[in-house]
Amino acid sequence: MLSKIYNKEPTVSLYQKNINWILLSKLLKQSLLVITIIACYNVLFSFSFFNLLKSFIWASFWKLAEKLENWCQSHFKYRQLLYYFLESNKLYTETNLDGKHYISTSAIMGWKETDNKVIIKAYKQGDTYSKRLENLEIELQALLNLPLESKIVRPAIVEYHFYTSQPSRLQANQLQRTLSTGLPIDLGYGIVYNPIDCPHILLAGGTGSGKSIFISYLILEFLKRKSILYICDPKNSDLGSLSHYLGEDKVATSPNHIARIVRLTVEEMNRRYEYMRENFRYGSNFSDHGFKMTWLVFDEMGAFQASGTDKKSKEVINEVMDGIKQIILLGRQAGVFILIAAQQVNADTLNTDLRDNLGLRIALGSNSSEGYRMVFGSATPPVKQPIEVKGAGYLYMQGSGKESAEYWESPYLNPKEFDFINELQKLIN
Ligand SMILES: Nc1ncnc2c1ncn2[C@@H]1O[C@H](COP(=O)(O)OP(=O)(O)OP(=O)(O)O)[C@@H](O)[C@H]1O
Repeated sequence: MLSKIYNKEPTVSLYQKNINWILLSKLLKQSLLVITIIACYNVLFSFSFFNLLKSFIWASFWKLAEKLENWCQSHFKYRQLLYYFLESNKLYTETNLDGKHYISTSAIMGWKETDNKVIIKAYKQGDTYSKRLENLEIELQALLNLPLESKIVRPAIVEYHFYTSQPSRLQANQLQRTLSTGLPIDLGYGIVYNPIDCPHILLAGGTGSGKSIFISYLILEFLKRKSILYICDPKNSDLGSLSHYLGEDKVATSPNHIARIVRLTVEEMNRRYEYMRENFRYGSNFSDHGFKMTWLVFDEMGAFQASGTDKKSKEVINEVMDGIKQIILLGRQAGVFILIAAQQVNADTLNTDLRDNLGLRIALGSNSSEGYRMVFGSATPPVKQPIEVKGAGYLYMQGSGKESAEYWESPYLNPKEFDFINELQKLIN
């Protein structure tokens, strides 16, 4: 009956009598093994064709029971685990009637398996368990021995998503082969980023966390999509040196030059809006009007803001920040996007309202709880797994249906196989 209510997906509650088919099939297999051993023993001590045949038949039954046990394992595994989970976490109440115990209330849980995931569902019924069912991540991770990928809280269901086989990291050699032209960008690990659905990127991470490598990957992806690319690198590090290839007018390192590039980008955005207003087509966006994406990559935003020491330089910084604000709030429809990278994000770097308008947010490397909160706000993951791989971190994409940021590994650019400048030159020539 419960399975009918809940969309025909399997459910478990302690109202249902649980027959432990896994245990029964295991017992059957073990019994048949014992009988088979006795039958073989018989053959050794009193050899006859009949005894040989008997031992052969018992061995075949034992093999069949083994297959049955495997089938029960895969078919009833989650049912059995959830049954145990409800019992051991006391997600039920008992009443005593005439000296007998009856289950009077029980939480209801269910599961769904996909190719690489298992989704554990907790059904809220407006009873005393509803609140508890929203906070089962620690217990479920231990039960399944899998890290939580995401949790989605809906009005009547809480979904806990676990990867049964981890999605794979994108490799540099794949990148060289993919000469994609569509707007969505494959970020590996099952994440596909579409700037139209989810405009702008915030990338945070301390020294050595993999920011520069990931920015290099994105630059190539932007260029593959024929984007107009501007780079601001106030620290004049690796990105600043790209002016040799992209041109001085596209790459800025000094505050005045940065201000000029941001101004140009905002002007381009306004021009596009004007054109789109004059040639209004309902529901259209920049690409319907033949505009390419424009990407402004702004590295080390914090360092740039800190560089304002006198009145004049502070004015330049304010002008730049004002332009960035306009791009964040208005850029999407016109196809003008920004990637902001910073070692640390705080309220001075970017206020929380603006941050929440950056659709894709990534924190690379290990961060403090406060660091995660500054990047993800209410989407901060409840449980964080250790970051042990270079270029790994947490990622949150607005509109993905996920409630919080999830573990992610940025595309792996093998330094032995991958030459960024070589790839860049191929795309700009
Ligand atoms: N995606 C990746 N693929 C391969 N190696 C990586 C990746 N990310 C990081 N690494 C390794 O980590 C090192 C540091 O990465 P990177 O230079 O991008 O860090 P960063 O955050 O930009 O640091 P900094 O701010 O000091 O420049 C790289 O030299 C590389 O060896």
